[in-house]
Amino acid sequence: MSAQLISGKEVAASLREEIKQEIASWKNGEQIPGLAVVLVGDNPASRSYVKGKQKASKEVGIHSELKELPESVTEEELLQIVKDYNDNEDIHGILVQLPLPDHISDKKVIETISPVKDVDGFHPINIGRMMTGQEAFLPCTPYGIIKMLEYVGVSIEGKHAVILGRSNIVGKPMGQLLLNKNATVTHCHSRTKDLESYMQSADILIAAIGRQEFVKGKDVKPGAVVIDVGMNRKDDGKLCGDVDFEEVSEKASYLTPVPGGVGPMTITMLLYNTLQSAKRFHRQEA
Ligand SMILES: Nc1nc(=O)c2c([nH]1)NC[C@@H]1CN(c3ccc(C(=O)N[C@@H](CCC(=O)O)C(=O)O)cc3)C=[N+]21
Repeated sequence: MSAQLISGKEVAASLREEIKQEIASWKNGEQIPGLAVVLVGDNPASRSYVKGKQKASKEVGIHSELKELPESVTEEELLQIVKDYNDNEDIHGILVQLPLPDHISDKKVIETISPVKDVDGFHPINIGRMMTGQEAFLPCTPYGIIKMLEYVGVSIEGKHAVILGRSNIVGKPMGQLLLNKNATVTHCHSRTKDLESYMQSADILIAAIGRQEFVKGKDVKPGAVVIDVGMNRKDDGKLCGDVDFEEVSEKASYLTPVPGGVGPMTITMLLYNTLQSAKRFHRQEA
């Protein structure tokens, strides 16, 4: 068997076109959705992701503003910048690129972002709202994965979804979103015993552990849907996922590539959330 690829690029292009059309149809030019991206320090990977976000914003007609701060910026200064964006009526979404330097608390920064501008969906208020099934900004990577599954018509209800990894930004919210869609969810992590048997029982397998080519062909049930969230940089600079693509493509029914899979969807859902935020803002103003 040879798996069908789920092209994140293609799904992203289709969603971005819808976002672009919707923004273009707005009559009042002042209502352009605004996104503020804050980048601390000069980590090359972070810089390159941020560039991708800027470019994608521009393409759909979102005004995006980049605030670059030196590694030495104090926590207090950063929190003040976030607060200023909270009060800025032209800005509907605020993203502070993670990771932050050790002297700055991620938690404090995330909790300072107004929940109504938290387009990453990282604020505890949005996480709580997501968990209780209320309207919320959903975290971009898991949300993008749900959109990919829907795009290719993979049904989620009643399926056994197995998630490898329990980060706050991918693994944990991924489980919640799949549960909201009536999957039966198993969370696996570094202390899980007999990991292989869980992987082999997955109808939908989400790999988000940050270990290069960790999921092998033998781990995958024939016909399973496999989503690769990995972003590992090989020695030769090439990007590679958490899934052994060659092996797993012989077993899975659907498989996402790296690059060109989950990554472009993450950026797209950021644009989507920013658009939703701008719409909500203007609805309240009207
Ligand atoms: N507050 C915050 N929000 C984030 O959403 C966030 C963050 N911090 N910190 C870093 C991670 C990482 N991230 C990526 C998004 C898209 C690609 C992406 O588009 N990747 C391309 C390849 C890019 C390449 O070749 O380097 C792809 O998979 O095809 C990658 C990584 C968002 N993050």
